[in-house]
Amino acid sequence: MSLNIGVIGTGAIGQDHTRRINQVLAGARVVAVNDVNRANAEKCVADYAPGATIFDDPNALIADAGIDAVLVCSWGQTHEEYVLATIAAGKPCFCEKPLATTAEGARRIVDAEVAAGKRLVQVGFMRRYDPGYRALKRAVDSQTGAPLMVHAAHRNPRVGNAYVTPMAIHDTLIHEIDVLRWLLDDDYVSAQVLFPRKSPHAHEALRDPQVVILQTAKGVVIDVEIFVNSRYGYDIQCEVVGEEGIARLPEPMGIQTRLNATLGQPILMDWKDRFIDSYDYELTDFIRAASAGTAAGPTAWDGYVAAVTSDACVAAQEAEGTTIAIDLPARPAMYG
Ligand SMILES: NC(=O)c1ccc[n+]([C@@H]2O[C@H](COP(=O)([O-])OP(=O)(O)OC[C@H]3O[C@@H](n4cnc5c(N)ncnc54)[C@H](O)[C@@H]3O)[C@@H](O)[C@H]2O)c1
Ligand SMILES: O[C@H]1[C@H](O)[C@@H](O)[C@H](O)[C@@H](O)[C@H]1O
Repeated sequence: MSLNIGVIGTGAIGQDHTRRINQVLAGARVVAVNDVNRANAEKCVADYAPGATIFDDPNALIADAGIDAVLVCSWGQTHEEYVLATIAAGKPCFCEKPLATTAEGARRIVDAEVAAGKRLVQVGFMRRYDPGYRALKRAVDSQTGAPLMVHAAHRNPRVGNAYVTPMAIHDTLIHEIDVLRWLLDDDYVSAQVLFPRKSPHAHEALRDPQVVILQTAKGVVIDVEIFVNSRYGYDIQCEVVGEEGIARLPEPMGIQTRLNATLGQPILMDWKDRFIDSYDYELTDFIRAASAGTAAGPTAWDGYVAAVTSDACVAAQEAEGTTIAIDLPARPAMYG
C-alpha cells in the first residue's frame, strides 16, 4: 500500500522532496500540496505531482482523511503550527529544519508528542544520513580514540539580502549543532561567537564570517566557521581530533583532473547537490516508519535541543566574545 503524503510549502525544498517522493523513492505519493503562494503549489503539481490536489487551507490538508502523513517545508516560523496540527490529527510528520524558531515552540511540540504517546515527528536533519558523516562516525567511534576537538566549516557561496546575522545560527549552523552532537554522542554546555573582519561581500545587516565555539559535556571544544559569502563554493568541512588520531569528513565525489600542470577537482556550488543522497535516505526512513503509523530518525527532542542551542548561540552573537551557558532539561523517556 502506498503512503499518501501532503506537502505544506512548495518552494525550493518542498518541490525537491515532492520530486524525490514521486520520481525516485518507492512506497509513497505526494497527493496534496499547499502553499501561501498558490503559483508555487501549481508549479509543484505541474512539474512533479500531476493530479495532486491543491489545498488553499493547510489545516484542511492535515485533517483530510485521504492524507496519511505530512511534510512541512514552509518557512521556519510556520513549522510549529503545522507540526502541532499534524500531531493533533495523529499523523506522522516530517518537518524541515528548524522544528520551531524558538526553544519554547520546539518544547510545545515535544510535549504534544509525549502526550500523544508515540513518535510522530521526524526533523529534517539530513546530515545524519550522509554516507560521509556516517563513515566519519564509524571512525570516531572505533579508530581515533576519545574526541578532544572538532574543527568544522560551513560555507555557502552567497546569500540573499533577507539573510541576516542570526540566520547564520538558525538557518545554517543548525546543521552542525545537530550533526556534531550525534557524531560525538554528547550535548553542549556553552557557546561563544567571534566575528573576524567582515567580508566586503556581506551586506549591511549581515556580519560574515563568524566563528562559533561550542563546548560539550564531555569536554570537547568545537570551532565552526560559518562563512556564507565564500564565493568559491558550497563547502562543508569537519575534522575530529581524537586521543589516537584524526578523522576527516570525505570530500564529495568529483572527477580529479591532471591538466595544464594543475591537479584539479570541482567544488559544488549548491546545497541541493551536496546532500542529495542524504535527502533520499531520510525520506526513505520517513516513508518506512510513517507507513507503520510512526516516525524514525532525528526526533522532536533533537529539534528542541537544536533550538535551545541556537538561542544560546544567538545570545552569544549579541554578547560578542562572551561565553553563554547552555542548560538542557531532562530528556523525556520517550527519546531514550
Ligand atoms: N535540510 C536542508 O538542507 C534544507 C535546505 C533548504 C531549506 N531547508 C528548510 O526548508 C524550509 C523551506 O526552505 P526553502 O529553501 O524551500 O524556502 P522557499 O522560500 O524556497 O520555500 C518556502 C515555501 O513555503 C511557502 N510558505 C511560506 N509560509 C507558508 C505558510 N504559512 N503556509 C504554507 N506555505 C508557506 C512559501 O510561499 C514558499 O513557497 C526552511 O525551513 C528551510 O530552513 C532545509
Ligand atoms: O537553508 C539552507 C540549507 O539548510 C543549507 O544546507 C545551508 O547550508 C544554508 O546555509 C541554509 O540557508
